[in-house]
Amino acid sequence: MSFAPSLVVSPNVELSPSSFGFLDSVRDGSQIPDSSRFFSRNRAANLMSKKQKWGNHSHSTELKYPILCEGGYGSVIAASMVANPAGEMAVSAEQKVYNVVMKQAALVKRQLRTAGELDVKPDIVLPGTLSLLNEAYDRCGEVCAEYAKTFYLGTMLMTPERQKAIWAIYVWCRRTDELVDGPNASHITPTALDRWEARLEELFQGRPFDMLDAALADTVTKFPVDIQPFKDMIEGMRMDLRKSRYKNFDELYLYCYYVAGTVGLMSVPIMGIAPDSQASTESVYNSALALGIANQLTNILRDVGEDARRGRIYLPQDELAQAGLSDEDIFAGRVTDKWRNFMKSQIKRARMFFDEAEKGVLELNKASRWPVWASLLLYRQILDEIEANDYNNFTKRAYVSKAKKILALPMAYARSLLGPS
Ligand SMILES: CC(C)=CCC/C(C)=C/CC/C(C)=C/CC/C(C)=C/COP(=O)(O)OP(=O)(O)O
Repeated sequence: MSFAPSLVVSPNVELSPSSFGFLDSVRDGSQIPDSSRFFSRNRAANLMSKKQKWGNHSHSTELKYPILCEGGYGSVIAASMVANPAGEMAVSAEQKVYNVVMKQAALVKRQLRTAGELDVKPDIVLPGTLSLLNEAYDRCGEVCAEYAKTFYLGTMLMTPERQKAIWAIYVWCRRTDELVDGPNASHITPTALDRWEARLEELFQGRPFDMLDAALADTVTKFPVDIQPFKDMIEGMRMDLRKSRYKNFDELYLYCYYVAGTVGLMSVPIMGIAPDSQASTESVYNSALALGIANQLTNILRDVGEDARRGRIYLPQDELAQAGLSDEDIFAGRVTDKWRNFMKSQIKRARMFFDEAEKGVLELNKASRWPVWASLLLYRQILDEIEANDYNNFTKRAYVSKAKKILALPMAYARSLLGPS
């Protein structure tokens, strides 16, 4: 397993959890923050007013994500540099992810904004390959239609090139997920994931292993898609094999990035940014990442009971403890007031990620906005359903009724008419 290497800044420095403004001193190297400490609400508010968007502080050591801090819920700025037990400065999950976001944004910046439309490269036609390729894309479309009906419908609104590319990406993600979640999951070893990664690298170099890989191999030659989010998704699968508990939100955030935030990053180069968008590419990527995180957090909150039955608890252990809850409470599946309060704060955080995502949808190309709005509105409603079930996510599965799903489609369409301001 290979996390991005720790950025060792300065070992053997005194930890001072009580020092106010520690991030400022970290910047000039004089002090190391305690890994568990986050800003107070006021300090967070001050910093927020200075740095409203991720895109604006590439050299900053503080980033924002909705976090539950000691004094309750509220602070949205998290220290992005944390100390490991050896007193070394390591970058937090958020900083690692942020670095990927910046890299992806830089990669597509020019291509996406040239004439507004993507300059799609023509097919390199060898006799017979074009029809094979079309067959491969058709197969991807069928898989997408079978497993993600609403999303598939949404892709029908995109240009054929974009539609096919999204299907190819979807299929690769689904196959990756199947490795650890599918019928053969119990036989999956880290070595199998290494092989899957080697195959990914081959595919990116134009040597696909099978037909479905060939569709993605073609997609990555046509759109500015980078391999990193794909590799990171495999890393998420490794994490899932290795871990069944998450110490804190930082760990959970990294997991959510690996398994879902990556999908957001893979999708932006295909969906495209509106030609009249004034937003920075980084901020659009940030929203796409936020949507992946929001979806995954929602998924986790919906599936608490199901996961517990597999011996897994994705909820941050420190926040459970702070709420006076233990693993045993979850295994017992009792809906108490402690549980309800805990769930309320978790739902609130997931909604903050959805809010962050919404800003970016407006900046996408017109044809991409509808499917994204539809999936956002539908997935966010799962949170409402958890509330409607009185927070019993142990034995009741929160789901959005067919009627509500149908209603969401025109709502999504109406929203998609709004573009960059
Ligand atoms: C917002 C902007 C600027 C762009 C959009 C970028 C996109 C498309 C982001 C979406 C990312 C995404 C779809 C992540 C997957 C998250 C997730 C939890 C999927 C759940 O998949 P399943 O496990 O099949 O779900 P169900 O269990 O609900 O069927």
